[in-house]
Amino acid sequence: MNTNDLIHRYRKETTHRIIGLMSGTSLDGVDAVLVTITSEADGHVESVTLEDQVAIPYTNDVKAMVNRLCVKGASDIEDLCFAHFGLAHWNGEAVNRLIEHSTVERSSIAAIGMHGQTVWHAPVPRTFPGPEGTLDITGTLQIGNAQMVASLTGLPVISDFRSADMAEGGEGAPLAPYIDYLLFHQEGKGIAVQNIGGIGNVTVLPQGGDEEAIFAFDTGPGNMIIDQIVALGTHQKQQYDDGGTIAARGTVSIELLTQMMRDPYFAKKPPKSTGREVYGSDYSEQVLKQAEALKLSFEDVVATATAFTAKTIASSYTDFVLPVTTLDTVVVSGGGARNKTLLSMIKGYLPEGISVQPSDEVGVPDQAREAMAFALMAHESLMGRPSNIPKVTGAKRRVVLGTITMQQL
Ligand SMILES: Nc1ncnc2c1ncn2[C@@H]1O[C@H](COP(=O)(O)OP(=O)(O)OP(=O)(O)O)[C@@H](O)[C@H]1O
Ligand SMILES: CC(=O)N[C@H]1[C@@H]2OC[C@@H](O2)[C@@H](O)[C@@H]1O[C@H](C)C(=O)O
Repeated sequence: MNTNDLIHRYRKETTHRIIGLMSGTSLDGVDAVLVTITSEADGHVESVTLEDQVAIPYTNDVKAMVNRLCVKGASDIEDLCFAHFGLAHWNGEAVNRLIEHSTVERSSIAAIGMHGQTVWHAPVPRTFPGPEGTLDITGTLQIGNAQMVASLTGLPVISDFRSADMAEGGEGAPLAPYIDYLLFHQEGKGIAVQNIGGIGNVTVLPQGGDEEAIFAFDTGPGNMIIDQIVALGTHQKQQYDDGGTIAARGTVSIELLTQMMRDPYFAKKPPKSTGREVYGSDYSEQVLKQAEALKLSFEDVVATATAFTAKTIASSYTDFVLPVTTLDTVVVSGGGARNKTLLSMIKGYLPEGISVQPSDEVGVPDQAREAMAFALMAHESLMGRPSNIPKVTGAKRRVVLGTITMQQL
């Protein structure tokens, strides 16, 4: 089968099975979901149903290598090349385990939508020598070789979702908001879908608004700083603050929190996106130095980093969301939904009357949303339909995202 045959066959059906793969900025591993999508004949999506999911956590050595790739000056070009192919095996294995777990026929799956692992995201332009003078360019890099995944799974792979949006002047992120209206819209309610992964990002479904009214942006760091401080403080024995119990034992340092909130990212108006390039290990080491000067305990630093994430989320709403719509509920997705201290701090910083609810409680497992979004985007790629939201990414126009890579038969 070639690409044309795949597209032709796909567009004749109105029920489709797709696997979505996400490996996010927290570097915790690969999330894989199996979904069934029902659509009208023109591809317009009626429903996306989660059938099954598996996750493969990265081992500490893979996590450490990918983390190094994300650090300017520490990354190694040989590691980058090997990780591009090595991570394809992690994605391929996630697909194969998911198929085994779900017991569905491999041949009933139309394609895989794979995000890949972001190692660098540069939405702020820098100069680059061009053929006819200096250029201002932006860039983003997701690794995990698609041909290798196609070969390991025997399935077509749609990948590289961010490039087409960037080619149209967009930030290439966030993209997952594309699924949020479908999953989380509630008639007459103002909803904020807050993802807390490595980075935090919000999708706003304004009260009384339709699909066109949604907007979204990265709120800042999610678990990234908390994770790095916990890993350093426990000599790598713990990779995150399970349930938020360490933070719950500490006291928030108002002095450190105030210094951290001075970051210009938070005052910047959306569209905006950020990543590990800004809030990676250099940033956390800086925070630890400030904490040492203030003689804070390990628990106090974790509590302050947790309060920082909570405050950046709440202040984003005060500055950019509440002037546009009232909010009834904040639905929290991503691994941060399991951090009870973080959730209660978010609630504490928000105006009264807004409820905070993990996405599991509204039927979407917290680790599934982003992988489901890339399955949906793979569907749109095969249907030839745009799936970026220009208002969210800043792109000049709506475009079809993703590159199709065929398996060998
Ligand atoms: N039980 C738990 N208690 C507290 N935090 C948790 C728990 N489980 C997961 N997490 C946090 O969630 C993170 C993983 O979240 P998730 O998989 O949503 O991130 P991601 O998809 O990698 O990131 P992003 O959405 O930024 O791309 C972990 O790094 C950890 O900080
Ligand atoms: C470049 C990149 O990988 N960005 C991630 C990151 O993690 C969360 C946030 O920052 C979001 O902008 C994005 O991921 C999700 C899947 C998105 O595009 O919506």
